[in-house]
Amino acid sequence: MQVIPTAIPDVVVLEPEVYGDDRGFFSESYNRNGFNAAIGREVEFVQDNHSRSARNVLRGLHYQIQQAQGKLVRVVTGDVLDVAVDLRRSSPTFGRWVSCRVSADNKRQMWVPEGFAHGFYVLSEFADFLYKTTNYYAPQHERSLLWNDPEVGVVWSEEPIAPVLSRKDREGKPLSVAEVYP
Ligand SMILES: Cc1cn([C@H]2C[C@H](O)[C@@H](COP(=O)(O)OP(=O)(O)O[C@H]3O[C@H](C)C(=O)[C@H](O)[C@H]3O)O2)c(=O)[nH]c1=O
Repeated sequence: MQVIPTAIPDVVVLEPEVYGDDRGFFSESYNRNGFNAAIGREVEFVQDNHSRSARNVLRGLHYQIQQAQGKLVRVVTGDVLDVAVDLRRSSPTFGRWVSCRVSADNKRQMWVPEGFAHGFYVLSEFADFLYKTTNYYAPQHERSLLWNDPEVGVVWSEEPIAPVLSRKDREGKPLSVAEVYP
């Protein structure tokens, strides 16, 4: 497995080994020992999620202010831009974001630790987005950071976008007033 650093040290991109042959391919999409070694800590996942979204859908930027979730994300159909925003006030990269194209073709995965807001934008006709979380869903603690907050300045696409958003995401809070982590 290749481990690709990002501009935010705790966020890494993983490229699992892919074994192709005349039948297709095989790849270990998750290996506990390999993953823990790659990120340098022991992590236990408690939930697997799967969402399907059409082109131009943007889901995010979400986080749980209590019971924070680490997320290991991948795409099995389609292509997305995956984004993580550092919401740890004590972090030297507080308010900074990183992104990675995650697709069925590149088989990349992004590790988004606890303390980050997370979201993705769909670049293909549709995308099947699968991810593991280190804590259970807790809607009472769920918060949305505004996807287009100019203070954060996430670049979702080369051209301006008018994404399909849930009401929760249309009403996301800018960083200046959002609840953040210590
Ligand atoms: C996240 C979640 C949702 N749900 C239910 C709640 C709603 O009835 C329905 C859709 O939920 P929501 O609109 O919050 O789904 P997303 O917009 O994909 O939310 C996710 O989007 C971004 C990408 C994230 O990183 C988070 O994991 C998560 O917030 O699924 C559950 O039952 N369990 C869950 O873990």
